[in-house]
Amino acid sequence: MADSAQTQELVYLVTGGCGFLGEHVVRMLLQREPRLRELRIFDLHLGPWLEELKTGPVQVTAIQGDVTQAHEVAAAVAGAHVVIHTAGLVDVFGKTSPETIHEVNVQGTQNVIEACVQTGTRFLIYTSSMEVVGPNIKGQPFYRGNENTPYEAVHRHPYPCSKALAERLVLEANGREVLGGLPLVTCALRPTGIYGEGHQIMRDFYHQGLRLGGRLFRAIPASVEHGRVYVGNVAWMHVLVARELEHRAALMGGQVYFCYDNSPYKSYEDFNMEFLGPCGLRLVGTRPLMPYWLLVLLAALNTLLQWLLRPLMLYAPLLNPYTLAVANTTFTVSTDKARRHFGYEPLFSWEESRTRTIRWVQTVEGSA
Ligand SMILES: NC(=O)C1=CN([C@@H]2O[C@H](COP(=O)(O)OP(=O)(O)OC[C@H]3O[C@@H](n4cnc5c(N)ncnc54)[C@H](O)[C@@H]3O)[C@@H](O)[C@H]2O)C=CC1
Ligand SMILES: C[C@@H](CO)CCC[C@@H](C)[C@H]1CC[C@H]2[C@@H]3[C@H](O)CC4=CC(=O)CC[C@]4(C)[C@H]3CC[C@]12C
Repeated sequence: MADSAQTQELVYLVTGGCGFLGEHVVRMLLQREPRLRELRIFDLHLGPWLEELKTGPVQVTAIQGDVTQAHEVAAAVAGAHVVIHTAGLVDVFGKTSPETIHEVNVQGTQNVIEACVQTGTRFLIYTSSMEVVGPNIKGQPFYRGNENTPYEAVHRHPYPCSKALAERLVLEANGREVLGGLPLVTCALRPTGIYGEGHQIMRDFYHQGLRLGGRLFRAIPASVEHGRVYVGNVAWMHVLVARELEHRAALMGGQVYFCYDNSPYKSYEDFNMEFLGPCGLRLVGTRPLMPYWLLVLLAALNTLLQWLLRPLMLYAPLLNPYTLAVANTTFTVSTDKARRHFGYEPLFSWEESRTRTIRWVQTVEGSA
């Protein structure tokens, strides 16, 4: 990469570049990586917004492709200096089969690694998830932990299982020889729950609140802390890692980093109200309005209904035993590993992240 860096001729590939996080990574790269010559955006579904990017100084190449197809991935990776692999199936609601989740998240990641090795790409950044660690099936709290905090990471759900397997593949690939004889340098970023412009679940909660006459009903105790991070800061961390990976390969190669910023520690619902409140919604109840056993029962009922209705329709509500367990288990991080290793500081303050997200929810309202 050294020669290219001197002549400002870097080629980056972002897989999943049209997703919620991917779009922010793409826009951040165009704003904050002056050494870019070409930015390739690889996704199953290409967004119309890509067109507006094609008029700038950086060559933007949109590639419609599937990470499960090794030849498509190899063609996209060939000649890239850095790959940021954010593509994935984010499904904790039972919309897709466990086999498909595995194929996209695990086999897709293996395809990306092999493509780097075969074509000589040396730097690979993988978007992992806090879910790789927890919450685990025992519902044990992870309270302001860091990358070294001991925690029993045991999963059964297909999504965290697939992210954990894929992350392991990426970390184990660090040091593999790529075409040309140099070593592959990899690392994995583990965002907590991401929020910000484009967040589908926030949109769902907003619409649910509007349907319920401007109210949402508290289901989770306010004392349960859920880690959240602003999408702009997650994107920024990806850009910084990509920039620093070459010069700090010995330190950063094969490492994992939680993605964090200064967003406050709150329950999932109270945190959402930071944005939904100023948009006119109210969270009813200082304590959960339903006993926990009833929520567990409803979640189990939803699973049964999903199974019964599957031949007729897709029934995939937000509440199921897995999402209830995640929302109801404290999982927050407190770490400075990214600052120590590559000088990360959040680009957006909490106030700015909040303002930007509120502004976005207001536009959702306008378009609803
Ligand atoms: N949303 C969140 O709170 C968190 C997300 N993550 C991870 O961040 C990454 C991005 O997630 P989001 O932006 O939230 O999801 P998203 O669903 O908005 O974006 C994923 C993108 O990957 C693309 N994709 C899916 N299957 C593909 C395939 N077979 N081939 C090519 N592209 C494919 C989708 O079209 C989509 O554009 C994922 O890897 C996810 O596991 C990690 C932590 C938290
Ligand atoms: C019990 C309900 C009452 O209102 C609330 C249900 C909320 C859930 C849908 C969400 C609570 C926590 C979320 C997950 C969490 O932020 C961590 C995640 C990381 C990822 O890598 C993917 C998304 C997710 C699993 C996220 C999904 C939605 C929740 C379970």
